[in-house]
Amino acid sequence: MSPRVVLLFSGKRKSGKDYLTDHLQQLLKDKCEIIKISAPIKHYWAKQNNLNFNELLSNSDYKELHRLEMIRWSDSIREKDYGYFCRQACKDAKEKPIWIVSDIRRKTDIRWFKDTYKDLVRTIHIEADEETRKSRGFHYKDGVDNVASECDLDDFHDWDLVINNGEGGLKLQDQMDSILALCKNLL
Ligand SMILES: Nc1ncnc2c1ncn2[C@@H]1O[C@H](COP(=O)(O)OP(=O)(O)OP(=O)(O)O)[C@@H](O)[C@H]1O
Repeated sequence: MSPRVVLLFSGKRKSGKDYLTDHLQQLLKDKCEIIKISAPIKHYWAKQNNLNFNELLSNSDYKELHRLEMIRWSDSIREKDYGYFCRQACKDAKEKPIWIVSDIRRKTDIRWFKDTYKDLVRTIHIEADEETRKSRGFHYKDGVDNVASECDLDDFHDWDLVINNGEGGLKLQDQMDSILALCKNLL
């Protein structure tokens, strides 16, 4: 069974991608599967460098320590095949009606999903003001925050939904409702 809807989530560091997609998963339970494009990247990186995969996947300082090098290495693979990690992440995903991709970072990620899953795809952009992101642990880092993995979607505006998850944003329940409304005609 292929998914009936594929939700693509993007947003800057500490905008709340994991927070919102984890809550969505709690609502949708076994109807959904969370997919992380970064999972195959972290898997290979951990294997190659003898690191702990689960530590890399979780929201830890460990991840931040290796982020820069993982970006450089994964970019070298993407140059040859932009869909490589998207394809890999989907190959490992369970068969569920709703797929939640929680870490879209590039226009080519969106292109790959739209080419592959066509009109099942919905794009959601999470925004949060810098003060709020800082209060969640964001510190600007050269080579991370000013490169493609963080900035490529700055000039993409064709979102199906934009969610303010910072100052003045909607309550969690309303944020969830706006996401579920996107799936309505597809389930
Ligand atoms: N609406 C919110 N209310 C309270 N806390 C939040 C909210 N959104 C996010 N957070 C908290 O902010 C921190 C960062 O959020 P999260 O890890 O989801 O960001 P992210 O976009 O996935 O970041 P990264 O790109 O670095 O992985 C987490 O501790 C999370 O629990």
